[in-house]
Amino acid sequence: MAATRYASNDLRRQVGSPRSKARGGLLPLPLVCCVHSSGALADGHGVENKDTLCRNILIYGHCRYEDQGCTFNHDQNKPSSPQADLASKKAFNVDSPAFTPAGQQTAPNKKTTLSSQAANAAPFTPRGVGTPNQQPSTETSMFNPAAIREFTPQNYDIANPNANGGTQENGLYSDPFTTMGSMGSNLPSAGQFNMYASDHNALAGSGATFYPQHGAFPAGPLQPPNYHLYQPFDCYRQELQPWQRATYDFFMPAKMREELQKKMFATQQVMPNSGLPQLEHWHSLFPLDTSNRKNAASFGYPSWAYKAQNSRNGRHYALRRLEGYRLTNEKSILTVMKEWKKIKNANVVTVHEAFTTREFGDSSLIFAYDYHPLSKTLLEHHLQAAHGNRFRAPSAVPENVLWGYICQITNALKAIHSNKLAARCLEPGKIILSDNNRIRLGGCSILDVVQFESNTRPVQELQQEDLVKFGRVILSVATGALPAHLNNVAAGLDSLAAKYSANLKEAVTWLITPPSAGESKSIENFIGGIAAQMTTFFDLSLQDNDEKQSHLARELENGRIARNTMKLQTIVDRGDLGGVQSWSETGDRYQLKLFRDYVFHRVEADGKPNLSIGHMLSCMSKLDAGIDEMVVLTSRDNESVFVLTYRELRQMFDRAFNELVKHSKTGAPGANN
Ligand SMILES: Nc1ncnc2c1ncn2[C@@H]1O[C@H](COP(=O)(O)OP(=O)(O)OP(=O)(O)O)[C@@H](O)[C@H]1O
Repeated sequence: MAATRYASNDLRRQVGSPRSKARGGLLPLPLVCCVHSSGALADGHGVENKDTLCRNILIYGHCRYEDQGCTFNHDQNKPSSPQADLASKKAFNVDSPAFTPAGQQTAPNKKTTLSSQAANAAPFTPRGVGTPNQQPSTETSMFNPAAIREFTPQNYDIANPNANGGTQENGLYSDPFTTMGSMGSNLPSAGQFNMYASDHNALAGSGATFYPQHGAFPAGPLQPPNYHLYQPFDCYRQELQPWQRATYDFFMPAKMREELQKKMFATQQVMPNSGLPQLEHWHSLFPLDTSNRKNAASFGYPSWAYKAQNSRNGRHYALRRLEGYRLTNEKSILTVMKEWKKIKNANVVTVHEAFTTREFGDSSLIFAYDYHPLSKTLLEHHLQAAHGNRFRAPSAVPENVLWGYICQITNALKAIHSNKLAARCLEPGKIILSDNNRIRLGGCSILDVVQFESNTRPVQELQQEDLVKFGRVILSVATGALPAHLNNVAAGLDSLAAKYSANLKEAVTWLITPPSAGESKSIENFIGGIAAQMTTFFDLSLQDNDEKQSHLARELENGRIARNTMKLQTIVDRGDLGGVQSWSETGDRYQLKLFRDYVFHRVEADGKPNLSIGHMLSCMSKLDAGIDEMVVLTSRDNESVFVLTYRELRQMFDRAFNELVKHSKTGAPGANN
């Protein structure tokens, strides 16, 4: 076959040479002229070939020179003479006379000198043209546009890169993900994989259980995303000016970060000399009360709130202590907690357990609730400041905020009432407010324990009372009057008309007005009445959720970068390792160090530091994906220059880090969590 190819090429070179020379020898001779061999008339041989079928007809179906002097037969139906037949069977050979149309200057008829190999060459048939039943060419290495199929994105089979045409190791660009073949083949058919797992094979087994297959999504093959791009979701980009985009684009909004940091700080806050005791499995108690005043109004006992850490699970909780409470019936805690633990609602502070203790020097009853850092009660937020400042009139709470509270308390009561319980402790001092007007009912379940034996009222009656208390809470916040001062309810309701819509006044009036005899109201009735406001609130809440989701996606990208940055820092400038002196200054590690310089220590031509965060993120993303892009690394003294691909750097990076892991006691960081 090689001989055939050689002969064919040789033939083309030989035949094409006169024309090529005429054009400076750069362009290949158009084969049509070469093949068309009917120039007998023009070159003066004067041989009539009416019996020989014209080659142009054979090849193209028509001949441009039919009317310009071509003497060959142009009628395919006309039977050709045996000689002509023989000639046509020869297809293309050295004896074919050259044709040049009349009027065109002809080169002197040179006698061709062909090797015997060339003479025996297989007939040339142009690709992509000619008869449809052509045999496929064996010359696969030849450039053949006709054979190149257009790229159509199809099911990309990560498990079989060969099937995806991704095996061109020496190609200009080969997809870094084709190298994940071994990984992909070990993955479950659902194809989920963890980009960050160093050992994908080990992960493969657990992949199926870790990412349970979702019924809604078919177990089809995956198309890996471009991980070398820093690309969180595109939605919810803030409308920032170009000069503001630089860093804010990559991180969560500054306000949100600040709030979260403050909350984390509050959660970790301790008071070493607080004098507070350590309870059985609770430590680091931190007082949450803002005043030392003993107030028994809510529960019948003075109550105190603390933040504490649970030594069993390390989590923080809010403990509420009822001072001087003596438990008479053990069953009360068990029964009440069993019922209240069922309430999982976004607007109710979840209660976890209740117990008694003598650690405070008295007999105390303690309830452990979820801790919501930096929350304030509605009383503190809306009523106390105004109350304390006699020179400033309380500012009206906006109506949409009030509707937000109404919708949230309704949601809480719906959950509580449908579990055949009553909130009971429904007052501005026991509703906590965290960010964004988010409220939760705190202090639920306490009165059920404390009045376990003394309470004889049916739960339906307590639920009716909840609705009235609910109305009073809203009226109190709306009018700015402390609940204790809310004696003239009718006057308070009338004052609402001046500031708020008739709908709001109607809703509060409905809640506060006790049902007429024989009639009962329910939270479901109320939901029907405020359906429009509930829908608006639901929509706002979904929008808020979407926005947070987009911030989360951005942080995911940052997590990817942070992880690799930390790994890189464990390698570079480490010094010795496992008896190898200057481990981090030699071999792969040296190049990684230069890469670190290239990413983070870039300088401008004038020596000024270049702090482009985009450059850093893009380089670290490319390292993460290990793409084939080249990078030039120069030593600080400019003595050495390395030209490497990110793929090679990634391999060095993994090798160096794995070496570190081998020498470490704990294994890969994050492997256990
Ligand atoms: N689950 C909780 N998570 C975080 N903070 C809470 C929680 N429950 C209450 N707090 C906070 O603890 C502080 C004290 O709460 P508490 O209910 O004792 O208020 P209070 O006004 O001191 O009431 P009282 O005068 O009846 O004791 C408030 O600032 C409140 O926001």
